[in-house]
Amino acid sequence: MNPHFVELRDLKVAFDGVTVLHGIDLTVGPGEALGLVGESGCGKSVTWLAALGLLPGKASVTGSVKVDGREICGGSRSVLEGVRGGRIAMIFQDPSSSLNPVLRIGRQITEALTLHRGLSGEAAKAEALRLMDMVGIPDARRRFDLYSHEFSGGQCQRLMIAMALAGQPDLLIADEPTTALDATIQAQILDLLIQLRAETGMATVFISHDLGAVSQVCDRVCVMYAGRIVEQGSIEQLFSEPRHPYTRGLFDAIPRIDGPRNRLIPIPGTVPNPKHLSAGCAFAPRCAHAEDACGWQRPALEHQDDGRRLACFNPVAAARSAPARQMMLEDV
Ligand SMILES: Nc1ncnc2c1ncn2[C@@H]1O[C@H](COP(=O)(O)OP(=O)(O)OP(=O)(O)O)[C@@H](O)[C@H]1O
Repeated sequence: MNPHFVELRDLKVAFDGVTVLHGIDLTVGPGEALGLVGESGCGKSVTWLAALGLLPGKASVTGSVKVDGREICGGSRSVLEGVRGGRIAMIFQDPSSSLNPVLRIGRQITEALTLHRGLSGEAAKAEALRLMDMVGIPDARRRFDLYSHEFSGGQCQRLMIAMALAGQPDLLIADEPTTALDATIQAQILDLLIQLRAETGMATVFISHDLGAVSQVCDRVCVMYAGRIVEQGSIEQLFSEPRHPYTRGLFDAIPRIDGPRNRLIPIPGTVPNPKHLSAGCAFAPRCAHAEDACGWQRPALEHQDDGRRLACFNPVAAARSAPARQMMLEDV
């Protein structure tokens, strides 16, 4: 079996001549759950929209995207459509933008089953009901003929997941799937993603601002900043000992209700405009660890002895103290 179900190499994206993704290298193994975190505008969504050929025509995409060893970057529409929804499915933050408001829910799921698995008639209906049941829609048979507005926000997200599962994907990309939901429903959707991965063995890419959610769902995490990966490692590595000052900053900015009131330390400044990036590290203007060289030289993303990848000339050296580390893992 191919060790990498998906392999992105030097993936670059530009819009109208402005580069927003600067050569992403990452892999997702079969059945693995990979988290992608970073502030808004860092390129998390664009990475996967580019990989799946879903960016608008004005986007220039270069590099390599291999799915099960087969190159799909720049592939024909039929190649990309074969991958999307079949081998790889993607769900988004706002299910209402993906569900068709004038088509009954059951019909939308059976259409996905016809498209991806050639099922029709009673077989498609039976499978659609099974999927609705699997994602936790109560009384699926009675609700099969309802429209999306007759379901709650959390149920619409469950229905989106059911549609995504229709093609029996090897990889589900969940782009901020819980951001629009309230806290209890968020927790239920996270549980569902964990349960579905365990039941089906599909890999998951989980894109989120929420480090706590990422730690629950994922095995490995990539931290992105200004269109680049700045640190990548196992959940345990990055949570117990973040080395990139940006990763550390993301952790320090998590509000904690049981911590001291002054514990929350927001990262100063804002994500840079991709039009105005310097030759140095993009995080340097916000970084308390920055040295002179960081302003004009960019650190490469390099493998470290402990297996993580890191792009920083002056990383956070000290490990967190054991109690602080324990608190962090308990809090999220
Ligand atoms: N269709 C587009 N046209 C022009 N620029 C775009 C387009 N889509 C994304 N961008 C730009 O690409 C960069 C990366 O955006 P992206 O949506 O990937 O960020 P993100 O990390 O997913 O943020 P968020 O968490 O807010 O979704 C941003 O600077 C954004 O403005």
